[in-house]
Amino acid sequence: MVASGDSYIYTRSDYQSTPIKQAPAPAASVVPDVHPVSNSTSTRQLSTTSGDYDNSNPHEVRKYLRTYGLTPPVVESFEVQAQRCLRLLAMKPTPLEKFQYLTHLKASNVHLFYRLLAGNVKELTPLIYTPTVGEACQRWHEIYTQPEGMYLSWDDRGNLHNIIQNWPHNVEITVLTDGSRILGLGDLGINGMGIPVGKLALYTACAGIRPDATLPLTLDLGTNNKALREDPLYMGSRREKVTAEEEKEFLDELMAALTDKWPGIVIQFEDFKNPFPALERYRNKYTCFNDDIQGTGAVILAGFMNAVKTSGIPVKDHRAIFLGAGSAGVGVAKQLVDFFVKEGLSEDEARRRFYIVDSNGLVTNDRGDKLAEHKLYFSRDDNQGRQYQSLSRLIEFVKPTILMGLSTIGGAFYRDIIERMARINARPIIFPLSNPSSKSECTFDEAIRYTDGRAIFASGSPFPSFEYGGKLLTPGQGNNMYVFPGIGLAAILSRAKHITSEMIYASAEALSNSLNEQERRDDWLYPDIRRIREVSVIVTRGVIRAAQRENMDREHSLRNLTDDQLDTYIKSRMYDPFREADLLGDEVRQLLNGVGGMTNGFQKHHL
Ligand SMILES: NC(=O)c1ccc[n+]([C@@H]2O[C@H](COP(=O)([O-])OP(=O)(O)OC[C@H]3O[C@@H](n4cnc5c(N)ncnc54)[C@H](O)[C@@H]3O)[C@@H](O)[C@H]2O)c1
Ligand SMILES: O=C(O)C[C@H](O)C(=O)O
Ligand SMILES: [Mg+2]
Repeated sequence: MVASGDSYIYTRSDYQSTPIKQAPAPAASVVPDVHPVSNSTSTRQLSTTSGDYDNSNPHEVRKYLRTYGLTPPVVESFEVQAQRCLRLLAMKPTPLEKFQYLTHLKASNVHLFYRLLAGNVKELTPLIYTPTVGEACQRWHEIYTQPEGMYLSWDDRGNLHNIIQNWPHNVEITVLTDGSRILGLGDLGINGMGIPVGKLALYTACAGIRPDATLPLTLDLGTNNKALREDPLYMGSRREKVTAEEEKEFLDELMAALTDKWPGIVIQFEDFKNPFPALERYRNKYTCFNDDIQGTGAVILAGFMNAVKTSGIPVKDHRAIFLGAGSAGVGVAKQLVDFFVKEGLSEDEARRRFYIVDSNGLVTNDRGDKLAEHKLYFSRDDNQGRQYQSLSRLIEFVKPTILMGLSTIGGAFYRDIIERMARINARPIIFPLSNPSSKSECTFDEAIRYTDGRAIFASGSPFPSFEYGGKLLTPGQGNNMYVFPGIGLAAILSRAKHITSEMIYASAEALSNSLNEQERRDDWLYPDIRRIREVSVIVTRGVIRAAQRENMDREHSLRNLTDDQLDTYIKSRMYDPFREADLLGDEVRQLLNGVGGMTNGFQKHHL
C-alpha cells in the first residue's frame, strides 16, 4: 500500500518471488512505475476504490485479502513501527543479539529494515557490519536460523550454471567470498557468508541497489580452519581448502555462469586470502572488482588527500610505513603511488616513499626469504644490509609522516610507537585500518592521548568520539563502505564493460571532494556517515564519468546529461525505503514469510 494523502493505494509486491495476489481490475488509471536500478517495470494502480472493496480503508483491504484478524487491529504508521524496532533493539543486551534481531527484521519486513537503517545509519551500521559482523561470522554455525544468499561447493563444479538457476530473482550485483580471510579473523569457511550479506545490505542502504537485485554468494571450497571442520554445527564441507589451481578452475566456471545468467552483473570479490590472482585474470573480461584491494585503496586515498591538506606537508615530502603487506596493504600503497605520480613524482620516486612490513619485518631484496609476487614492487634495496623486524627501529630509520595498519594485529601501534610518531611529526597521520575493532592497531583515544591530540586519524572500524583538551574529537572511518556502494551502482547504471583503475581512482577523488563546508572546517577526512546516500550519489557520478571517458559504458544515453541531470537520474534509480511506503503490503509479506506460522494456510488461500 502506498500512503498518498490520506488514502491507501494498492501496489504489486516488488519483492516476493510469490507475488501477492493482485486486486481485481482497478477502476482508475494504471501508470508504469519504473523500478529504481532494475530496468523492469510494473504497474502501480492508482485506484482508491475498486468494485470489491474500499481501497482507502485498510480494514477493508485486509478483509479483501483475507488477512483480517491475522494481524493486530491497528494499522500503524512507519514512525510507530520504527519506534518499536528501536526499543526492541535496545532490549537486546549484546551486539550479537542486536545483529540477530536485525537479521530477522530484514527477512520478515525488508522495507522497514531499510527504513530503520537509513534513518539510523551511524548507530546501526556497526551492528550489521564491522565490528559485529565479525563475531557473527565466527559464530555463524551457532546462530544460523535462515538461509540468505547462495552457497556453491567444490562438488558442484560442472553444474554451477544449473544451480544458479535456483536463485529466484534477477541479480544486478553479487558479493562473492570463499571465506578464507574474513576481516582480520582468518579462515572462517562458509561462516564468511555474513560478509556478503552485510556488504550487500550496505549496497542497498547506502546506494539504493534494490535488495532483490543483490546476491550474497559464498564458495564452499573447504576450510583450513580445523576447529570449524570438526564442529558438528559447521554447515560447510569438512575438507581442507582446495588448492589455488583448483579454486581458479572453479572461479573460471563461476564467472562465466554468473555472467551468462545475468549479463552485465557486477561481481565484487571480498575477503579472499592473499595471494589473489583472480583480479588480473578477470578484470578485463568481466565487470568485477576486488573491494579489499581496490575499494580500500580508493577510500584510503580519499582520506589521505584530505589528510595531506591538514598535515601542511606537501605530498612529495610524505613517507609511509605500512604494517601489513597483504591484499589491502599493497592495494592501498599502490593507489597512493598513483596519486603521488599525479602530483608530479616519477613512479620510481613515488614507490620509494613506501616502506612495507610483513610478519617477517621490512620487505627488502636481501631479507633471505622468497617474497610473494605482490610484494616485489615495494621491496627495498636501500636498507644497507640491515633488516628491520622492529617497528620502532624502522620508524627511527624512515622518519615517516604516515603510519598505516593493515596487519590484522590488534594493538600493534602501542604507546611507544605512537609517541615516536608524535615526536617526529607535528601532525602524524595514523590509520589503524584492520577490522574488526579487536584487530585495530590502536584505538582513537590512544592515538589522541599519545600524540597530545595531534594525530590525524582514521580507523577501519568505528570508534566513539573522544573529548580531549576541552574539545570533542570525532574519528574518521577509513572503511571501503564509503566507496564500494557507489562503484557498484555506477557500474550497474552505466552498464560498464569492466571496472578500470581510472574508475576506482575517480571514486576516491569524488569521495575526497564530497565533504561539506562544516566537515572541512572541522578537518574531517571523510564525510559524516549519516550523509552516505548523498555521498554515494557523488561517488556514483564520478565513477560513471570515468567509465564514459574510458569508453567502458554501454549505456550511452547518460553521456549527454549535465552533472545535475546525472545526479537527478542516479537518485531516481535508487531504491528508497521511504518511498516504498507500503504498510499493508509489508503486512502481507510478513504473513507470507511465515511470521506467526501463517505461511501454509495463507498461501493456500491466496496464491
Ligand atoms: N579499513 C578497510 O576498509 C579495510 C579493507 C580491507 C582490509 N582491511 C583489514 O586489513 C587487514 C588485512 O587485510 P588483507 O586482505 O591485507 O589481509 P592479508 O592476510 O592479505 O594480509 C595481512 C598482512 O599482515 C601481515 N602481518 C601479519 N602479522 C603481522 C605482524 N605481526 N607484523 C607485521 N605484519 C603482519 C601479513 O604478513 C600480511 O602481509 C584485515 O584486518 C582487514 O580487515 C580493512
Ligand atoms: O569489511 C570491512 O569492514 C572492510 C574490509 O572489506 C575488510 O575486509 O576489513
Ligand atoms: Mg573485506
